[in-house]
Amino acid sequence: MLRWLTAGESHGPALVGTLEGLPAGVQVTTADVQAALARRRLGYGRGARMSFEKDQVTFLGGVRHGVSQGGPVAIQVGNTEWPKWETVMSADPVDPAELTGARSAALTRPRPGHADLVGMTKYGFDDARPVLERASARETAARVALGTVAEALLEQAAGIRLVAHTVQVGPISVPDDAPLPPADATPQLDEDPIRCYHGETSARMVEEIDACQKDGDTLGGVVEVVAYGLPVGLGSHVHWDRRLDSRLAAALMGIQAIKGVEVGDGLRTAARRGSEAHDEIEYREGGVARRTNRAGGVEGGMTNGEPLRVRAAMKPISTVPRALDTIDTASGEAAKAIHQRSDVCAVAPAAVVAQAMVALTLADALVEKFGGDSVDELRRNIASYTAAIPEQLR
Ligand SMILES: Cc1cc2nc3c(=O)[nH]c(=O)nc-3n(C[C@H](O)[C@H](O)[C@H](O)COP(=O)(O)O)c2cc1C
Ligand SMILES: C=C(O[C@@H]1CC(C(=O)O)=C[C@@H](OP(=O)(O)O)[C@H]1O)C(=O)O
Repeated sequence: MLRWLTAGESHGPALVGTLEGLPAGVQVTTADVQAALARRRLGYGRGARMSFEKDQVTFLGGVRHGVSQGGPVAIQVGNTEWPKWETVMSADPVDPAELTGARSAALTRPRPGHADLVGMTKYGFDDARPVLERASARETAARVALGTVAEALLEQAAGIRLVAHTVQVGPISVPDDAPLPPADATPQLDEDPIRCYHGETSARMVEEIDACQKDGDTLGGVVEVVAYGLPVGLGSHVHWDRRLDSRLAAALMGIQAIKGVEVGDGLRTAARRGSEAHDEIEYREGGVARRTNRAGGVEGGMTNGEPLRVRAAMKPISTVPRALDTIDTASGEAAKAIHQRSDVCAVAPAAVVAQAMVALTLADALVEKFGGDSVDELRRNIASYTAAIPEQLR
């Protein structure tokens, strides 16, 4: 079993992620994590903070000379914004006289759609600062760092490759019959600033973001993660919390601003007849094959050997520049919501976060099914399971 946790605030000194249960022998470096974090940082529509903040990656434990040791992996992602926030976010008590300036002022005009108001009520704060600091998607940097390690395990133990792309921004979407990005797809952001892998559609998404920004508004969209090379049988039909689809849905819904998850054609299959909804099975080229992949690679909560396809729908960013109506919890009057710099659209980075969450979930399911304390042992276990599958089921 793999377990993972993160700690840290948006403007604190750093975020930390820990991953427990990782077999020994996974090759992963600081540069690998940096590269994944660089992908998360960018994407058309991101706010000003992304252009000046750097992600400072340090492995604090679990990896030696570029190889996992079998113990918990801990990764720190430093916030270079920290010096500006050292007093406001200090862990130790500070002299109230030092708390001057805009950053110290209590935030009492909660943003509709953000965690501000419910968090203040639930945790007993008269300021939204402590709520938004932890609710912020800055935290996803730690998840992407851990996801890099999970992806390295998947590829090195089983040859599994993941790719994520943007399939919708606001009303602009990639056609349903567009080809999936291949396992080795790596678009440069200057070629495709929204990472949608469909040039003309990407250009229209960029225009939509520009128009939205001009109107002082924000946008959401839909991302898709595809996993290639999965063995048959990750997850299980025998219990609700062992179903892989249930675990993937929880992992994706746990990302800030994700409001819907679809496995395969998901919600879209509800409108079809059975004959148009399922994937007929046949023998082809000496092996078992499905004619289509509407199920998205999961049947009965288990991988069926087809590429896994999962989608996550992101709501528009709630820090709307043309601020929404709210209340001022200090004065008890009507007010306009807090507005600070913010992303206009964060769908492209959400795809990178979704990829990390899918990688962690699949790595957990792989370790659960095949066990093993090292990558070599895991590989041997996969090979012996595969070899034992009867010819007519392969
Ligand atoms: C990659 C990413 C970037 C985000 N950037 C912002 C942002 O700049 N401003 C904002 O208000 N919300 C942003 N969000 C969404 C908020 O974090 C989220 O709406 C908030 O934590 C409340 O959670 P909920 O939307 O799941 O209810 C972002 C989310 C993601 C995944
Ligand atoms: C910092 C990140 O995203 C942040 C997520 C976020 C939110 O409310 O979720 C609000 C913004 O923070 P700030 O108001 O400080 O600019 C984003 O920049 C990041 O992704 O690294």
